[in-house]
Amino acid sequence: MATTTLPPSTQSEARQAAQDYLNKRLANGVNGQASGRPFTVPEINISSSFSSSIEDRKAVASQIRNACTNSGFFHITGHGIPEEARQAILGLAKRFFRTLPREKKEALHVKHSHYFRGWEPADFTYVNPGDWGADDAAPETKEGFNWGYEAGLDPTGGDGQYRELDGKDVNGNVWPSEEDIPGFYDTVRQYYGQILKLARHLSRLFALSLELPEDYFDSMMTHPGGIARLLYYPASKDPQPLGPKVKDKEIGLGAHSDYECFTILLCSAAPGLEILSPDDRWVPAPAVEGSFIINVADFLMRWTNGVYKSTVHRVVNRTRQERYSVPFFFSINYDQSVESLPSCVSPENPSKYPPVKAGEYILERLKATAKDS
Ligand SMILES: O=C(O)CCC(=O)C(=O)O
Ligand SMILES: [Fe+2]
Repeated sequence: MATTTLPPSTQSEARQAAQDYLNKRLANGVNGQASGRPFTVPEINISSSFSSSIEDRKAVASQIRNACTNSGFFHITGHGIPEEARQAILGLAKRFFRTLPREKKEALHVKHSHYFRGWEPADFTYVNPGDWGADDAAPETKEGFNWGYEAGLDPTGGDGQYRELDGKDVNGNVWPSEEDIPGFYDTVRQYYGQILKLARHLSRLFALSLELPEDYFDSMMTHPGGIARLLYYPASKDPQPLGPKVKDKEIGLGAHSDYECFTILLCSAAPGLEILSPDDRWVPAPAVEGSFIINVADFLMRWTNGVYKSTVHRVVNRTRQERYSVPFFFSINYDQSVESLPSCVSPENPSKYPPVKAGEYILERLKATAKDS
């Protein structure tokens, strides 16, 4: 008689589950033909979510629920972050990647960091760990610079309780010197502060969307994890069209799903983000001027017991223009453990996932991406 073994409540289980899911999705022969099932990335104007009327806020939350249970991706407009702030951080990315000498970047290399902070040269990590051993794996062309939450970047000043991914009372960030890139920290601080405020606002909408009290997540976001990155994708020398069964020679960022609760993504004008549709087609993310792209990530997918979809995506620069982006991966406090949300569990949908601590889960997923770890 077959015995049922419950999944062990370990981080490796979580990492393996994510890799198995990705492998399964990619094995189906991507770049396939449309099956006719519609796939859309909705545009949600969230301006009325700043209203004092709960009904207005609930109306926006209901659009968010719709997007999160279908594509797992949506654009937001009406978010209140001025265009100058968006351009300032994209301009900073360009300055960092294009003007900082190689030896100064090397000094900030992520290989020196226990928490994957600092400069990541092209090809240092594969977001899809399954790509390492593959003979035909195209190396990633992206270059990155990563940092995480620190109280000095939080407009609330934080609660003094920040813990790193592994629970330690340290701060893992590294920064270029003011001399090398004047204004770097200040530009990061201004952008990060605004995006963190937006993330906390969106979390309240997520709570409503999950039929929870609006302040349900508030106490879990007092010193939240929030890794952000500057990313640079060089212009392609030989751009390939996206087409059925075409093997891409150049991959900016390999197929993956994000790890945290949700991502707030800012992109420069060049396209490149591609989303894997439920019928296994790569669909270019539509461009919506002035918007941020929001996508559900794996930790929230687990926390919602699979009700919200964390969707596989990648970046391929199919243009002769360079591309920059600034993703912000919002997590709850890293020292917080969670189990399936009460509104996502029912006799028909019993809890599928063991309890997990936010920081441990994310650290395990990050470790899986670095060849040397
Ligand atoms: O650069 C982009 O548009 C997407 C980046 C991304 O998916 C990531 O860093 O996880
Ligand atoms: Fe991503």
